[in-house]
Amino acid sequence: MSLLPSIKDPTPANARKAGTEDKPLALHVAGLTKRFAGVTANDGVDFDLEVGEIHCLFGENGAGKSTLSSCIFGFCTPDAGQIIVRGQPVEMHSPRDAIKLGIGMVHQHFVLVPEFTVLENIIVGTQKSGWRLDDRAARQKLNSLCEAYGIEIDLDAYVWQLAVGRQQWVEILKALYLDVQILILDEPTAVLTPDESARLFAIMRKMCANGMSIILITHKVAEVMQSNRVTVLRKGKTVATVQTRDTSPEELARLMVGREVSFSVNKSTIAPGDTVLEVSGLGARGYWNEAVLNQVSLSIARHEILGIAGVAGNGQKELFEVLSGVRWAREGTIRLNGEDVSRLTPRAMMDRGVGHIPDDRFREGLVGPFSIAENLILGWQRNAKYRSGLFLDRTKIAALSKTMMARYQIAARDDEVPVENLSGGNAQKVILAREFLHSSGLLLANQPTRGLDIGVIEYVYAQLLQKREEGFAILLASEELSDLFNLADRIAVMFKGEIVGVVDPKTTTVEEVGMMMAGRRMEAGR
Ligand SMILES: Nc1ncnc2c1ncn2[C@@H]1O[C@H](COP(=O)(O)OP(=O)(O)OP(=O)(O)O)[C@@H](O)[C@H]1O
Repeated sequence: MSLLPSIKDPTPANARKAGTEDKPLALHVAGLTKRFAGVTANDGVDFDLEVGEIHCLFGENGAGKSTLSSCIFGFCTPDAGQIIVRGQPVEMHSPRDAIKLGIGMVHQHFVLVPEFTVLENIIVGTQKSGWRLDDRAARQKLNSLCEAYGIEIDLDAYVWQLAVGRQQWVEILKALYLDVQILILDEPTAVLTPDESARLFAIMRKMCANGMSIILITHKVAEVMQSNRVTVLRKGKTVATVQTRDTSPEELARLMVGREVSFSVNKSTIAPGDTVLEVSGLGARGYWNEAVLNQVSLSIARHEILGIAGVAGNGQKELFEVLSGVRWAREGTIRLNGEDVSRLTPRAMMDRGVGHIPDDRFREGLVGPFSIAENLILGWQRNAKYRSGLFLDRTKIAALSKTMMARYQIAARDDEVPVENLSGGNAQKVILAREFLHSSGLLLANQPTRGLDIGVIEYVYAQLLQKREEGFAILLASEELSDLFNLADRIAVMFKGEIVGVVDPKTTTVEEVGMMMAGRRMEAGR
């Protein structure tokens, strides 16, 4: 018997579960509950997905979006509730079962083999027999899919050669190749430029027009507004499902956090003070000896936020690494409050009050198996304020983590939970809490709002502006241009390792910055 029953003639008993004649359901989830030791991640969740719709899952960090999609994709087995695919109750024990049912998922962290080509990554594991990959039929099918959907990708390029944004197209192409009918996309635009995000939405609409259904997990209200319907989750429960044409960003934010969220940013007019950071002629090379930073010069004063705009991979990461002491520059100098710190270690930079929020939170910002409490003092464990004689003062550390977990709304059973069990957003909050707490003077914030929900972004904005008031100099890189336009006093745009211009956000448009991100030079000015 086929596991994929026809959606055209649901039996009367399954009429609701399979939708109505004009709006058939691709998927129906009823009363789904999933618990992890002490945490109820999903608590009786109801969710419907119509055929041909883009349906957003929207909710705060830790609301249960990833858990719900993991259950739908067979990663987790629910403790209670039912999953009905095209009118048929199903039980899934692994993603393999989900794929057989026509369900695919593109994760935030891609599962591609860097040493394989695009084509090999797509067809590996799908070959019926034999040890040799027969790629002719696959190549033909992929070429016609690329043409039909307007996806431009070299099937023979190695995945390691592709930028992260392009790797996502490989995952999407793989889902199309596998003929999935329900596709779950987890925060897909986090690695895309504004232009690529618009392309992705156009492709998603085409997929839906061809009868596919898409579940889109996102924190971005603007993306939710482009979908057909949205289900809001809060603390593991379904709060509401609404048609996006009948709602507004304000209502969605209120539904998500359970209170009014302010979209306006109160930034005071404050004159910059003394120069804190002075960088001149910085140059650095990458793994293949290619120039990753070229003649980068910038300065940041007290009470000032310098924004860094740029498409991922244009030197922002390397700039932050050099400034925090993780990587040494080949050329140029870095002065912190007048002192030459060009050759200092990360430890020495931390001792000088430099806080660093790295963009890759799990690899660079946290130690996965360590608890929340331990990560909150990571790097500061030798500091006298956390010690009692030779040992760590557990009582003091517990008091600190209690305060921080409440202030940053870190959703976890307690501070003993290993950070590797936290959702992405909650993990990011642990880093922010630690770096905001321990820095003084200079804050290097690379993608601080990545993966955060609106309620917490509001809090992070307030924190950054508060630090600015206090006299901090802040270097803020973000792929969200709204972060830079809301917070920065000046915006420097990076392209191919160089600063192609420094602009005033009050007199520059998003489009102009977008053009500079693509390499167009603008006169530097302050
Ligand atoms: N494997 C796990 N072990 C323990 N707790 C978990 C596990 N996976 C998720 N949780 C907890 O379940 C809750 C829901 O997490 P989930 O990742 O589903 O939220 P989310 O809405 O996707 O969050 P985010 O937007 O931050 O990614 C959180 O409190 C999280 O800490």
